[in-house]
Amino acid sequence: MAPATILCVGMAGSGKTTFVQRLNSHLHAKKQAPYVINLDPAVLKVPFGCNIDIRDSVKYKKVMENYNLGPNGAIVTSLNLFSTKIDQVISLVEKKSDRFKHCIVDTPGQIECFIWSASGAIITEAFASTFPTIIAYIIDTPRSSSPTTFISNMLYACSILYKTKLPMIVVFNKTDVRDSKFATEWMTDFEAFQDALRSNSELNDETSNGSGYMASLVNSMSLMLEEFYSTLDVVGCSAYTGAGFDEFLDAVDAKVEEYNNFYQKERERIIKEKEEKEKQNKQKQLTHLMKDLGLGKKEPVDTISDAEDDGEEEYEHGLVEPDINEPQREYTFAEDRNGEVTEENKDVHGVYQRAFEQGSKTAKSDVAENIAKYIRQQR
Ligand SMILES: Nc1nc2c(ncn2[C@@H]2O[C@H](COP(=O)(O)OP(=O)(O)OP(=O)(O)O)[C@@H](O)[C@H]2O)c(=O)[nH]1
Repeated sequence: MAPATILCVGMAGSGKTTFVQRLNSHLHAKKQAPYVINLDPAVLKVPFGCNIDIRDSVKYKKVMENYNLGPNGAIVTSLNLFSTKIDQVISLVEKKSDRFKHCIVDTPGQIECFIWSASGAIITEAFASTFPTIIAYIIDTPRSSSPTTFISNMLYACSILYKTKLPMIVVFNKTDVRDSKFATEWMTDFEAFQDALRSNSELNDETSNGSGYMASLVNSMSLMLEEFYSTLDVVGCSAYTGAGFDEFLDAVDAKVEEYNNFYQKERERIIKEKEEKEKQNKQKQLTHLMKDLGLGKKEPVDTISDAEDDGEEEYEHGLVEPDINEPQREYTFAEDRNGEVTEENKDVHGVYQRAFEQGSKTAKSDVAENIAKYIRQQR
């Protein structure tokens, strides 16, 4: 059976690295050693033994110096460089996939560097198209105990779910500091969240916030997120004490099943649809080319832009229908170029006409005819 890939993402300081470390030791204790990958190029010390480390391929400090980048730019560039080798990474994991049940991936501290970057999407996609892949969204529980930070975190989780289209487990970490019961209650009982919102002094303190805009925004967002909560699995755990990790592994098993039954089919459908669209696009372009070369059923046309400009389509390309009621435009040339016909430019039209005929003779009869011949041979 293909191993489940767990992509650990979360805001800076939410405890991703400590979580991966604990999950790794928890699985080792169960004699189910996982395959571990570190994708954080900026981390100084990785507190767990990993099978693949981005720092072996990309030197973060060198990237900063060589490309003259700041910390976040360097993380994105390091990921970009690493993503060019992702096929090798996947084949390494695949080669050993019969020896482990879980592949755990730690991601960079700055969540946006991974989730919203092109390389992050390439890496996620590479895993998701090879193994059942799950997102573990790690949340700092004590820091999410106010309705505002809670909703902001949930909104982020929601956008990640819809962007990656992968099953997600929301992990309320650091439960040794604050129990996550309040969060699960807020997610299942709308009234409980409303009560918390009403009694939150920060949101209701009109003198500090100046208005009730924030409270009203949080209220609307909580309504919108209700549907999203139903698609999630929520687990409370502590990377320090190890509490909640068995529940997390149960949730992973459930999500793998969900991935196989639903997400995989959905992904395949989307990929097929995309391929079909690309095929149609190619066909459309070829038809235009044929029309341009006078091989189609329609009247032969002179230029590619003419070929595209048939009928309604031209308005889609930003061209506007001439308004017949509009008065003739005045010249907007500078005064010394008022558009008058002089002795020198009298025959300009004739010159252009001859040049065009000459050009089209060579361009069309030689080059275009050769292309047409080539296409006929290909059919
Ligand atoms: N009390 C408590 N602290 C924790 C727990 N997990 C992590 N921490 C602390 O939270 C801080 C951040 O933990 P990291 O594991 O470095 O978090 P991270 O998300 O990987 O951080 P970056 O990658 O730097 O963004 C550290 O000081 C950890 O010791 C936990 O379960 N309980």
